[in-house]
Amino acid sequence: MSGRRVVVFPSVAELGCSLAQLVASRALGNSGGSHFSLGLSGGSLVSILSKELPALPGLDYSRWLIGFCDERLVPFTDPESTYGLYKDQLFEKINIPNERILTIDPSLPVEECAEDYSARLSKAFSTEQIPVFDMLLLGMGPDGHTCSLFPGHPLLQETQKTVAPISDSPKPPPQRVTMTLPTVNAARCVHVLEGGEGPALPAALVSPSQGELLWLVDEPAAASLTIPVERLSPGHKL
Ligand SMILES: O=C1O[C@H](COP(=O)(O)O)[C@@H](O)[C@H](O)[C@H]1O
Repeated sequence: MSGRRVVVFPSVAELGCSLAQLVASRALGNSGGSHFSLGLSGGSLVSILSKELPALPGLDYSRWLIGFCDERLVPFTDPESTYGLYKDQLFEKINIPNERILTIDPSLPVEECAEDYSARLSKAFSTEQIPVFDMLLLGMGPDGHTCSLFPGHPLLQETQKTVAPISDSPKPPPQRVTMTLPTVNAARCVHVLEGGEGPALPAALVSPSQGELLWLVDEPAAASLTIPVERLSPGHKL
């Protein structure tokens, strides 16, 4: 890992604003590349990002390639569908072509769905290897899960697959597909929202081999941290 920062924000609103600016600056900074690949998580991130990102000017979304760090195996119209939520709250507000959004096929059984999604990533990234995302935005649940990687679950040992199925998720819905730790840790830049850390927590296993790791936490989440943290002075960007 080339570096980890833990940045504490007074509130989720301020965290969201800085996060959106950071995503935008990475996308703009990547303008020489063929695309800017961004992996999105569900949960609280959906509303945080959807509120702030559309307000930022000057972004050419036609170059963006959106994937999902995990997805629940439900129809896109189901309120649990991460894609469905982003479609309603974000994608309809920004000018991003549908073909630049890599979704699962929720009509497939969960094992096939994971294989199919993995194949979609391989095709989009033109590689049979683990795809390297420019940026992944992860959440962390109260139990320390990130993506759909849960504490003590055998999927934490996965070393080969890009994407894996899970059919016994402790958090409903039970059937999901998720990026594996090798995929998460191959990314150029990973941002984890909220947190604490401990060896048993999947979120603590996020440790990009080459990329940058940034934890964005609000004050209540920071209260239990014993590691050095940063607090940005007003007006300063990440
Ligand atoms: O179930 C999920 O939970 C995690 C964490 O969500 P949060 O609301 O606690 O931020 C999320 O990152 C993941 O994508 C989602 O499927």
